[in-house]
Amino acid sequence: MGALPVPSEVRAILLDIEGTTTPIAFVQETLFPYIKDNVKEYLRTHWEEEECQRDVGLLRKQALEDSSLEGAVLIPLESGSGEEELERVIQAVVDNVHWQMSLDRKNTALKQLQGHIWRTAYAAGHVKGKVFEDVVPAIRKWREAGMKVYIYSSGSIEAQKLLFGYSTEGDILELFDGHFDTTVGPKVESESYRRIAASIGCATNNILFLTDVPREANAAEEANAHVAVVIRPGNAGLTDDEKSYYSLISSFTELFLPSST
Ligand SMILES: CSCCC(=O)C(=O)COP(=O)(O)O
Ligand SMILES: [Mg+2]
Repeated sequence: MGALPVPSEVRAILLDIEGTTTPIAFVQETLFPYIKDNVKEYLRTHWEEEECQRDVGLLRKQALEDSSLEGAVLIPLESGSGEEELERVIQAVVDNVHWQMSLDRKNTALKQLQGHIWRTAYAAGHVKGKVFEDVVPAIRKWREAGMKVYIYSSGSIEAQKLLFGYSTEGDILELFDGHFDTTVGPKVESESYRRIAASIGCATNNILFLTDVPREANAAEEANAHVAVVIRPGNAGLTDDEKSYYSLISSFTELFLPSST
């Protein structure tokens, strides 16, 4: 590792969150346990709301698609009224969410609900989004040099905005030109990166994608985007082949823009 020159055709830097801007430990030890501990209460409180019913509808559909997987939990429709029936359906949603989270699944249905549950935690100041200390100064420099900066995470756009809007560095949402989540497609599919480029209004080779996950880097590269794999404390180890194949950085300060060299 060391200085990594950014190719001169790059106009936009696309950032993953978990393992790239933010420690995996914050997601696994703070954000995810909050969901596990609060999902039942959240569903009881918000059940009648349209947004909550939309989230449950998406989870129910996802559960049907997952029904052949080991341990999958179906979510029944409410048949009739009454406290007991409501509790039965809510318990199925809770079990489904716990099962999906035990596998760290990244589908839109799970991620939308998670984003809505975190709202209260951030707004009440119980949780602050953690970012590595090099992130904010580096992004400010990139922006001064004319670079556009976007986020692409499996976390929903609302969850992304909460994390950066209520971060340990304050509200840093102004640092980003836009946000993408799994509604544009999974991060391990190259088509997602073509859609992102189209949405930004540039070619895929105008994008540099930073991520901790080689499968995501591979998908972006297949779409002709530039990639670098980020090594942060607590990230999964890379194989020797991955280490020699990908450009690696351990801090955003290692990126050198053409104007800063
Ligand atoms: C931004 S919300 C918390 C992160 C999350 O739910 C997640 O799945 C992170 O995935 P990423 O694509 O940022 O590695
Ligand atoms: Mg990641």
